[in-house]
Amino acid sequence: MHELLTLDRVTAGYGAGAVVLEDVSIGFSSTTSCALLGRNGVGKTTLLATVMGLTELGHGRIVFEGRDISKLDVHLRSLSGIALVPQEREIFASLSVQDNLAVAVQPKGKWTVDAAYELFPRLAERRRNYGNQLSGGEQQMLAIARALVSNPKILLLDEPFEGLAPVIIEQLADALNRVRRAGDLTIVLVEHHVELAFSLTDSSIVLDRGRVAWAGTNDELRSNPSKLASLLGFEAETASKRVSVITNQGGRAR
Ligand SMILES: Nc1ncnc2c1ncn2[C@@H]1O[C@H](COP(=O)(O)OP(=O)(O)OP(=O)(O)O)[C@@H](O)[C@H]1O
Repeated sequence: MHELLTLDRVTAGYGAGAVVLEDVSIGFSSTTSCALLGRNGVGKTTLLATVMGLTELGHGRIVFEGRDISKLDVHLRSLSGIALVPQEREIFASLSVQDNLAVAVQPKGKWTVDAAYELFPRLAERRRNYGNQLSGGEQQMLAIARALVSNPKILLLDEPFEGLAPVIIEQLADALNRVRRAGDLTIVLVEHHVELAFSLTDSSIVLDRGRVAWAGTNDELRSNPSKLASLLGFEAETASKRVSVITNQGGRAR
């Protein structure tokens, strides 16, 4: 399958004394959905930040749609179709919901502000409220909506459910699954909860201390609880239970 984004032997981090990613080679295909898993501190956020151009690239290349973007600055990466929803959300606190979206729109695809409101009706209700008047869940909806209206080809999501109530997580996961089923963009999701990650993706990459420890389909990983346990650092029995939560519920996150 044609690869949309390729990291080719990438070493990156935060300067000479803080190299985090070591010799990472991975590819993301068009319109697929991939979970980026791994224990705390293994480099998941750093990998997304590196794709976006927010870290120091030591060696290797980043190729997007066949073009070497390793030296392109963040703004141009965004214009070329890469969108990051960072862990901190980074919405504009002093702008209304409507204006947060209006400043991010790149009118080159189906994601208009109205389409984003259709995906997140709660944002439509809150369109005149300022960023700092929103709940955590509404802020995350806005962060995702803002990324979508830039009409990206690849959407990088860094722990979008962190700190949110289960009912909000369910709403967000439903919305992301709708985006995923539409099948016109690639999703890369950093998520600690395996069952939730599996319910939103087809394949996984597991990082360990800055290197790729495993890559393959979720079905392969799901059917090997002891492998999953060793990669993610919990007991095999727990791994099996964690995965069966979604298997028993038809892929729904809890
Ligand atoms: N700005 C920074 N400067 C220096 N080191 C950093 C910086 N940001 C992260 N690190 C270090 O890089 C390593 C990888 O961090 P990163 O946040 O990428 O891991 P992660 O897998 O996303 O972790 P978590 O699951 O806890 O979010 C850690 O050792 C972290 O301390």
